[in-house]
Amino acid sequence: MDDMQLNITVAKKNQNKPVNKKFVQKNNTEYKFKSKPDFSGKIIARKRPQNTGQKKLPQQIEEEPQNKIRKIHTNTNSDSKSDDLAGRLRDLSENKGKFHGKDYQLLSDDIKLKQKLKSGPWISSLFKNNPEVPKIGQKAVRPVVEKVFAGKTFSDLNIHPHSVANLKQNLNLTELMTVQQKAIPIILEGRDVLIRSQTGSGKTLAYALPVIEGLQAIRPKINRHDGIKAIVVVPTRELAVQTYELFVKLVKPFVWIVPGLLSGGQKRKAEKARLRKGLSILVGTPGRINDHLRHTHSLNFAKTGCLILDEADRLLDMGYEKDVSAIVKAIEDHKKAATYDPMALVKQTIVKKVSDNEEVEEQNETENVVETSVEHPLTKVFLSKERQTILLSATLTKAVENLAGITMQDPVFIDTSDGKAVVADSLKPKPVQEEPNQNLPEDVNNVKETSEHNTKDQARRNDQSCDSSRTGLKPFSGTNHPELFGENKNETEKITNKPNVKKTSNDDSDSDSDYEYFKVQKSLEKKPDETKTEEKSEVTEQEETSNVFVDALKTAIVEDELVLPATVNQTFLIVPMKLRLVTLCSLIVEHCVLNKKGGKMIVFMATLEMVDYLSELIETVLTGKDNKKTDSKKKGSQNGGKNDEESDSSDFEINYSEPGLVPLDLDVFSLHGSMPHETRMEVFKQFRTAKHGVLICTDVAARGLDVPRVDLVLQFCAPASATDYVHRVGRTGRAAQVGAATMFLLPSEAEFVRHLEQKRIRLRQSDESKALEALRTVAPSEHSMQRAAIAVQAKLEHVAHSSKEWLARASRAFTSWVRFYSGYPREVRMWLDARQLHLGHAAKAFALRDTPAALARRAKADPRVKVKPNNRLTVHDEEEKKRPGFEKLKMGAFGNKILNKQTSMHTASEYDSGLPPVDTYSYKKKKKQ
Ligand SMILES: Nc1ncnc2c1ncn2[C@@H]1O[C@H](COP(=O)(O)OP(=O)(O)OP(=O)(O)O)[C@@H](O)[C@H]1O
Repeated sequence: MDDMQLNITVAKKNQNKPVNKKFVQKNNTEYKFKSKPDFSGKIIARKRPQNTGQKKLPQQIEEEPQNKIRKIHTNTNSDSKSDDLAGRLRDLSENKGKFHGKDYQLLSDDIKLKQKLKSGPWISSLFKNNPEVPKIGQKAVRPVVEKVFAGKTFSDLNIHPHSVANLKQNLNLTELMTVQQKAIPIILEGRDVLIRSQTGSGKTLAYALPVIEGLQAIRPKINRHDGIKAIVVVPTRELAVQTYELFVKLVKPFVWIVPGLLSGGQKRKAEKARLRKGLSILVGTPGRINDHLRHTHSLNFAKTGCLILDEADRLLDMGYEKDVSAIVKAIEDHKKAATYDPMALVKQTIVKKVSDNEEVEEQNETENVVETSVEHPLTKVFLSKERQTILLSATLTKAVENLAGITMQDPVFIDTSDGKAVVADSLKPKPVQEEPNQNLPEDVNNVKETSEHNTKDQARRNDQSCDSSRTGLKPFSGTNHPELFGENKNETEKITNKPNVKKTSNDDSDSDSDYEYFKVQKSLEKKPDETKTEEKSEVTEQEETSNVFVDALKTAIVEDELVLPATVNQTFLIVPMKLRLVTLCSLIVEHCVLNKKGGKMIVFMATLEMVDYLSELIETVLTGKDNKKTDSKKKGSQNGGKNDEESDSSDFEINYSEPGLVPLDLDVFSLHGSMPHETRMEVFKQFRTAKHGVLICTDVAARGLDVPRVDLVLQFCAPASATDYVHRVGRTGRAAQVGAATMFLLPSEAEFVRHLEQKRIRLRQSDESKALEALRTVAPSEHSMQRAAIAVQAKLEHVAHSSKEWLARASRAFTSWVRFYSGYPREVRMWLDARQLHLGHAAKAFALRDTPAALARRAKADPRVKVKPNNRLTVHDEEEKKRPGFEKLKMGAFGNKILNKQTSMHTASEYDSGLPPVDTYSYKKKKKQ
């Protein structure tokens, strides 16, 4: 109905203007209603009960709808017309098929209520018709605990004294963390290692330190021309930057070791130049490394002795197994190729001699270093044709087991959780079997978690008989991905007994727009038949693989016990849908503004559209920021100023008088995978250094990010899995610091807590009755918490309806959330069930006043919602064509292709190389010239 009413308003306003194409005015009183209105506005307001004991709302709120109604009345100016409207509304409401089943009744009620809007005072319906908040209690769950610090110091390790001093001076670190104490000695032995340790437990240093230790001990000293010795693959650009920065700090005493960064979003040319100059340690995202593998000839892994996959489960989870496998394959291929190139050896010697001469002075200076440097087996690995693989994550999934299967050789599994803390060695047979391996020296069977391991591993590595046939875990040989490398699949299957490596269709690659949505969709795609096959292969695998490593790993996965830092106070808050947005505002104010110490919090949302829209909406409302500039800037960039219909918001005039809110001093940051690279890095840096503020983000910030002083993590949308819950919460309480984590749940989602409890995660229910209290600071003139909430909601809605651009963004956010919600994986769908959603209430949580039907209509009309997102930018032209924004590739004046950078970055994900596709034709042409 509002659509129609508003269209009438528009028509009257535009009487002297050219008539809207879709709108036909027959005569002064008769109007034809178009099937797809340009916009729709709806007054979410309920009639105040006739007999109210309550005080009247402040004039401004009461007047809002009246203003609108008055306006509509003046414009329609005819009773017969409103009768006509009523009749048309009836027609509309009879079209039940458009509405979702039981929601129909609610919708028709809504229409009826709107008809009554024509008279009487109205109030916001924020506190009406909300479901009751259940008290679900708490089960007695004993969480798994991990001891964070080991009680030993870095000087207890067998590492270079300069490293120990550097850690103290530059990083202020002296005491070892448990994972570091267990992992560093084993990594220094050159063994393949899989590490599971809770979030914030210092895993990065646990692998970075021994890698540097191994490299610094190489004599003659390595230089940047000696090739890439170690590769660190991480899932996000931010994590890549963070890891690279740590390496830069760690190599300070060893200036001849050069770390380098390859993450998405930067210029390919600059990175190529950096690669040409030479690097010792390469840190990067899988997409970007792969891109350079294809297009940069100077990138060579022939000398790579160590491959590290941080957040290994996520690397695989996102369907980047192909990228990771391609990197592994490249290392093997380059190594093989180097063996057959005698010239390479000569060249290398020459370069070395030259650089050795150059470094004579430096060597003299560091004579002491030479004397005191300790040689480790890892150093030998760096000098040999071997490769060490290290996988790390705070959570283990089946995918990690598979990844271990394809990339590791005789691995050691390190789990630091109390009670089942293990250092399980694949070379150590099961005690029950009592069959020590005859092929190995005796001591190999008694590997302990001390640094007493010796070069036996080297011997073991050279001993061909001691690999996969015994452990059941196959080293990667490219045979695991015949489709990638064009090998015969059947033959491959005969050769390898590698189990169910998750096959993800990379051709269709992951979504960008809301990759989380596609992540959950992916798990839905798994057919029952596939599951059966998986189970079968699991059984076969179990029969074939029986060693300590495999058993320990399997136990860790099967038990699925998730570990969270004990210092994090975990709670959940059951909030009815309509109150979610104001409650979020309230918590932000409470934590970041009212907290005298200055709080820093992270809010996780489901989709990037939500992040984009809600972060700006909240900032605008709470800080009183003038968003006009941003609006027009965005309009300009997103529409290219072409879509006049959308950009002309002058006919969208609903004059609500604004409730008086006090602007607050609040810093709002937003982060998601499709932001332009520079903005993204800037936001990340700013939030890291900020003393207080809120970061609203997608799961792109859930992995590995180490932001100091984050004392609250808020999950505005329930995570898609318990694993995601762990990583999100893990952004606080790092390195044994105190932190808090809370999660919003709808009354219908309350039992989701039980799912988490099954994984030994303990949460306490928060009292929702005080959750809105902080809003009284924002609306001090209101005499109750509820009134303040109504005032804030009114303002939020006012801003959301202040222009067509805002409204379009709101609708996109809403639609993306609905899509996300209906795609929750099967494991959690019984608690996070889309059928339980009240979409009308949900719209309110996005400050929208439309009916779900009107929202659906708007989404249908929005081309940006229609396009299936695709986050791959590189490699195949076919993939490129599927990408939204491809049509933005325009032909330039000289027939050259012009890529719309804005669009390109909008679809870039943190998993991408972030580069435009290489135009092979013009590239070849250039080369010829
Ligand atoms: N020995 C130590 N003593 C004190 N603090 C440390 C030590 N080692 C690392 N840290 C600090 O602990 C924090 C977390 O480290 P890191 O980021 O490596 O954790 P993580 O285990 O990789 O976490 P996640 O699983 O979330 O990626 C960092 O701020 C780091 O500086």
